Amino acid sequence: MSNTKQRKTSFSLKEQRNILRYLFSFAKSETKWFILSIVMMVIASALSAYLPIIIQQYIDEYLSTSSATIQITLQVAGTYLVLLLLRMVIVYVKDYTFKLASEHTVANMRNNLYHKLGKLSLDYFNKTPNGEVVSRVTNDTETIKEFWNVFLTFFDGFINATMIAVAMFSLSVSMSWVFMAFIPVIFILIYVYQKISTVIYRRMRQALSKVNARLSESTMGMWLIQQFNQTQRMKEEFDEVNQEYLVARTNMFKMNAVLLMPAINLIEQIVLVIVIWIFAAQLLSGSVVDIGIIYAFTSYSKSFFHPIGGMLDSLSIYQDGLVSASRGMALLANENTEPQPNANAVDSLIDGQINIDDLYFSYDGKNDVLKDIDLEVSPGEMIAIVGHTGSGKSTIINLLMRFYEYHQGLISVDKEDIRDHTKRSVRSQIGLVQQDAFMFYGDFYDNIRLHGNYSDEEVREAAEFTGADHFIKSMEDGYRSHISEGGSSLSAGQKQLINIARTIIRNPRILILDEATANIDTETEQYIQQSLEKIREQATLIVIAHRLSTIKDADKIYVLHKGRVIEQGHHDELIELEGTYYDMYRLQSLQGKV
Ligand SMILES: Nc1ncnc2c1ncn2[C@@H]1O[C@H](COP(=O)(O)OP(=O)(O)OP(=O)(O)O)[C@@H](O)[C@H]1O
Repeated sequence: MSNTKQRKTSFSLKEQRNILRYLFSFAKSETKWFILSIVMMVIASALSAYLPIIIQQYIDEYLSTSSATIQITLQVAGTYLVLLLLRMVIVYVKDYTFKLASEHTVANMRNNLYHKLGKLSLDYFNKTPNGEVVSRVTNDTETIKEFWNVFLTFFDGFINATMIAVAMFSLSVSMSWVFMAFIPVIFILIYVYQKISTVIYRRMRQALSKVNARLSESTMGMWLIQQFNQTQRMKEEFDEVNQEYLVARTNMFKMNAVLLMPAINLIEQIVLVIVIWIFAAQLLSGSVVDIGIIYAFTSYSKSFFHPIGGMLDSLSIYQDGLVSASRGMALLANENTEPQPNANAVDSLIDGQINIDDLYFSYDGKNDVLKDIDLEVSPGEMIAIVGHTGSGKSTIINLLMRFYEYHQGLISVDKEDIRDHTKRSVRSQIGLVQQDAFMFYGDFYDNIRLHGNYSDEEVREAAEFTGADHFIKSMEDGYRSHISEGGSSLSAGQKQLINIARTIIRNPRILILDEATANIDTETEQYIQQSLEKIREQATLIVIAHRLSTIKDADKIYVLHKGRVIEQGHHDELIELEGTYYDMYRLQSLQGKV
């Protein structure tokens, strides 16, 4: 369960800078919208700071001097209302442009991540749980979207506080210092909040990833869970991690209930009391105090500190955003990409000659799975690779298909290094049929055509060739029948027939069958064998099969044992040799399989 392992959740300033740079790199195309949003933010904040001044001036110039007339009052009220409405529109434009720009930015990011996934080596997908890969592109980018809102809150809070500070200083310098005196307190609060929230949010994230891991494990292995009566155990284990998550979330609420708005409200009220107390003291000492200024400062006490509460709240999202963004960065920087052709590689028509010389290969860089492999297939020949489970048969195919890179030995196609052929050349002319066939969401046409440029007629011919035509036609909607993703509505054998059809239709120069007929009944298999005879006339065939009856006629059979070729030759030669092949064949004869 690699997704529950401890992950980096705190970052140095330098790392934070790098992560922010990474995030901003996706926002470049949206710069104009972000700038527009910031301009709107500045205007909205200026209006917020100016509105109390209108009331203050009305009170001090007209009300306290008893010179207010209906006309003046209406004028002031009208101006106030218009500016209020203007601010509303500006805030709308600000929020809209910012959200739009951040949605586009995150969509850019999702595209980049998805694009990168297409370039990664199969090794990455073998090592990374499915749920984690999906999370990178969906959950993490959603968190990053929230993260952009943090910027909005921070900018907003900062610009707002600056504007109000300017307005306050223009009204009363001494009173403004009362507000300023509380700024260090706010910084201490932010510091304490960040310290505590980092720990609490880290626990919360860890608990959540355990919940996700349990969930994805149990949904993927549900048939096993039910078969082995593990439902109760899984329920108990899920309850446990779910409880852990609940406790972590409760701790977060407790912390926020104390440290977020209540703390800010307390500061607000203290400042308000001090402001009123200072004004009262000035009045009592006989100084003249403008009532309008008292009004302005009491209303500023709320609008100055309130957005700071919002900033505190977003600190936790900031942490989450950093974690998500750092994972995205790591994925984009992952160098474990699929094998690349040489720089001078060309598209070329392949004849079908394959040579493998002194090939060694290891998946983990330590243990060789293939050792000193030599193999040769001439155009139009059929060779077979046999051997016990785990002997390395599929690994040879993985290298031939360029799913993994090898570093010792040589694989050549038509006597040229396979890396001198483009990937498109190799993959379009070497067809591979494996035992596990994946079906895509769509109908039979879609699944056989796989976006290739083939007519319906050609699709049907390919299906007839493999015998899939019989069962497809018997379905209610024939070739237009809907296939669910993964092909759960089809039997394993039916999926294999479709898989063979989708390979055959591409008319490959080299056809590789890796246990391709393992799930197919004997009658259909014989039918396919006959069809393959036809292919032998046009293509080179490499067959991996446990059932030796299917490969008896091969031009050459390679017997693999623990990654080495230990025997090779015709069926009759290998029988005569009385070695491993002979033993395997004898055993299958006794079982009636050959
Ligand atoms: N993706 C992988 N990562 C690491 N090791 C792997 C991977 N795939 C296969 N192996 C290991 O490589 C060895 C050869 O596996 P391979 O699949 O080539 O055997 P095989 O002869 O095709 O077996 P089978 O007949 O069961 O299909 C095995 O020990 C296997 O555990």
